[in-house]
Amino acid sequence: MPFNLDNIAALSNQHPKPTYYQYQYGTAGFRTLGDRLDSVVFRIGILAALRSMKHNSHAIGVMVTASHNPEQDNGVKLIDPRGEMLEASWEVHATTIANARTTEELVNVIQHIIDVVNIDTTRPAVVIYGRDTRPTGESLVAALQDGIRAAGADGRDAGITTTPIIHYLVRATNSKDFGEPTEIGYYTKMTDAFKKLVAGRPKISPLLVDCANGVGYIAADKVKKYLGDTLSLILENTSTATAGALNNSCGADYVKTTQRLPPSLNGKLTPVQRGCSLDGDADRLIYFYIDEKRQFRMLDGDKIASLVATFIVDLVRAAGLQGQIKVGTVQTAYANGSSTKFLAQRLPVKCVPTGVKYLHHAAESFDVGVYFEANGHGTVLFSRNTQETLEKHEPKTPAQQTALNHIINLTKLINQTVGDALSDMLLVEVVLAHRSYTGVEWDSLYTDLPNRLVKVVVNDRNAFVTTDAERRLVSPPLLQQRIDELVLKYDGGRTFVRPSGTEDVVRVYAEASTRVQADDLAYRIAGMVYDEAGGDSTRRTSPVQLSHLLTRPCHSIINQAFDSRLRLDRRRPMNGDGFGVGWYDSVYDPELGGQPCIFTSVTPAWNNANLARLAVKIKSPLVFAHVRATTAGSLSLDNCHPFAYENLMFMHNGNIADFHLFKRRLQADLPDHLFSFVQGNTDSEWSFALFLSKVPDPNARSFSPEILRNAMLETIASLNQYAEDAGVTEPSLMNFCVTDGSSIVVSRYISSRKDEAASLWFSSGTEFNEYAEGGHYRMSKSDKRENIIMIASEPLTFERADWMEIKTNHLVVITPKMNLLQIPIEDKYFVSPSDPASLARDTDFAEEKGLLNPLTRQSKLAHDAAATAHESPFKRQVTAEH
Ligand SMILES: CC(=O)N[C@H]1[C@@H](OP(=O)(O)O)O[C@H](CO)[C@@H](O)[C@@H]1O
Repeated sequence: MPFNLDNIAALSNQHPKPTYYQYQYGTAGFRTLGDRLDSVVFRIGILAALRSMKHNSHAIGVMVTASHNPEQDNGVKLIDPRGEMLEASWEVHATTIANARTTEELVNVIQHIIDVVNIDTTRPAVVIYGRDTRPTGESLVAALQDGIRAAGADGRDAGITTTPIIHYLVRATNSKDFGEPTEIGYYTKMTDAFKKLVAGRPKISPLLVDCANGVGYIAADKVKKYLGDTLSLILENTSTATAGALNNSCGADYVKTTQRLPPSLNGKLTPVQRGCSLDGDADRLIYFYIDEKRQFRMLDGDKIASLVATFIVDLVRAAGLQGQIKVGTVQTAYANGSSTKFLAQRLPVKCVPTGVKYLHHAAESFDVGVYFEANGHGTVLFSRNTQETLEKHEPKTPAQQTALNHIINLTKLINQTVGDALSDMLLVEVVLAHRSYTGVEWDSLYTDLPNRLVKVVVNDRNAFVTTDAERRLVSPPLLQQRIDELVLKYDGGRTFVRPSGTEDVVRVYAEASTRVQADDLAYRIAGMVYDEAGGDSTRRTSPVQLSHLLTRPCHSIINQAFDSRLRLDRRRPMNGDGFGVGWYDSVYDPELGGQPCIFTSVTPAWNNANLARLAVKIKSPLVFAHVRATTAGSLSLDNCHPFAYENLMFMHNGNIADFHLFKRRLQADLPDHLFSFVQGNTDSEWSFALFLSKVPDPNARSFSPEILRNAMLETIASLNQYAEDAGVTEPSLMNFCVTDGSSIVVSRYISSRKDEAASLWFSSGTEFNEYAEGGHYRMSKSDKRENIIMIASEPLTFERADWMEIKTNHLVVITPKMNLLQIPIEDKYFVSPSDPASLARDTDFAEEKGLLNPLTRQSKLAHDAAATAHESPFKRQVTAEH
């Protein structure tokens, strides 16, 4: 049917825009929860048709995918006639059309675009579209088809397929000499070139491919058949139909962000065997292997760029084309500093803002442009001139002829429209075969600088404005200056702050010559960013059933207290000194108030039937739990942690040395109402009273993280002063934990420069769930979000690699928006983590008190990520869930 605004209006009424959402065409098109996108996708169908009319009826592509994001998300992006990302000026039209509130407004917006861009709507239009395996994809494609039909365009359904294939189909449809415009044409072109490139080389060993349980599996399975026995692919994570499996603890983004092997590949990847992960729409690729010491080693986009670019430089030289073909690389600020150094010594390197369109564009300025984001998205572009040079070149020797053939075959193997994980994978395999490299040799091209990526949720990420390819901030004012001053203190330090283009967060990246320094730098900068623009949100976290934390996991703080496999503190036969659990309501009820509910008992936790009954019926967004081994104070309900005062809740792990020597003085310093608030006789509860005296108004309904943080620092300082004045020489162990139900402040602290504090760990992820019967729980990270944060005196799951140690004499602040900030406590007992003396802290003292697990420490020092089955029975646990 011809283009007609009445048709559009009629069909638009079936795809109304939800009132509350504002959509934005960002770095990767539109991306949000899949069930919010119906109207957007319908309208994108229309916009694609208009774009095709504008471009002489050349085909336009539409891909429905949310790539590496969780399964419930979805997205849609447009592909331009040459297979490239949508031109920037049309991104604005896409955003405008998506946000038209009514059908009438939509019709006006469309008419406006037609007028402004000058589109001849009598021209035919062609739209090629596809989707990934997400469950919401089917209905979204139906909406897209309505949009295409409404605009009178010819829609061509490529079915369930990968993003790079849609890019290829668009380009091949529009440029007949590019290749046959079918999936078969694509696979044949790519695999034929691969076979020619590896002909005569020794047989390639099998490659394990993690397909992220997505459409990459469908594509990889086809490629596998075309490859025959030239390369054997072992496909893993192939469950495309299993609900919730897509990108869940697997895939390229999981590997890159967690720097870990997907747990599903444990035992499947043999030492030194090559493995790689695709993402949910197969446009990203990350390689990895396990070395002989069983260490996981990642080979990311930077390593791929380094391998490929230097190979092409050598081929160009071998073909006698140096001087005629200039090879260059393009990176973003996220590229590891070592990779930039490695590449810059060999060829030109450009740095551009994050987002493939910037990399692609910059790569076009080279004769051969190699571009990869560190996250594994990239490709190689051969310019038109280069293609002509290759065709015309007359080699002088057989060796030159061979090299020339190789380059020509590379131009066919590589998907030059956009990064394709599968074509990139074959490219890597070609180079490894030619270089006779295993993963080990490839890895040794350079050593990655340790780095850390942290995200900070702020009130308004648009307050952060960058320059110099996002490497420097121009706003907020003066923040960059403070960053510059700080980074100077770190050996090999580099850091930058930028607003994300795909999530409502600000990202902080830091690298330095040691892991400790990189972490320290990242968290300090994240703290600065938060202080600058954090704000206070009243957003509540989403609740978790208490049983998932307390009673069901076999290694929960309660169960391990009696499980001898898990126990380390053998000073007493068993820990039966009572326990306590404190939690906040999921929904604020003015009648109930905002105070936590506390349940304590002096009987052992594991046979408390009431606890088991309560735990299955209560959900809470924030839980404190404590198992007590008496260090001070008698066995009584009054002495069980956590303690609460109005909305504040508090626990302590450790002990205040020679407390009796200054208890009276501390009491004297308290106002009457806080003196009489204390019910028990523990150093911990008196410390809480002291803390309350440092808070401006302990009866307030909520507290900013800064208020809690300052009160905690003052409490520690006062306790130190009392001890010093009383002539106490033994260090005090002050791991305190406080919350108002929204923010949490935890200290890992010892009043000593030479001893190690009681241990403290944290783990964060998107879900904490049972992966095997019998209470085997683990934290999973299906994406970069942090829905759950756990803080505990020892790792609470057997996946030791999921846990990061909080450094001695640091505070951890979890803000209401789930930012996790680590802040040094810089008093006279502070030794900077970058000072080698910090590693020399003596563990004997805390170990003697049963508050540090020597096995944990040893395994950490040996960098052994394997789980140990030893955990101390003396625990604190903080859980907050979004
Ligand atoms: C640090 C990082 O990985 N950033 C990603 C991410 O962008 P942000 O703007 O950082 O949200 O998504 C982009 C689109 O997929 C990708 O191009 C980019 O590399």
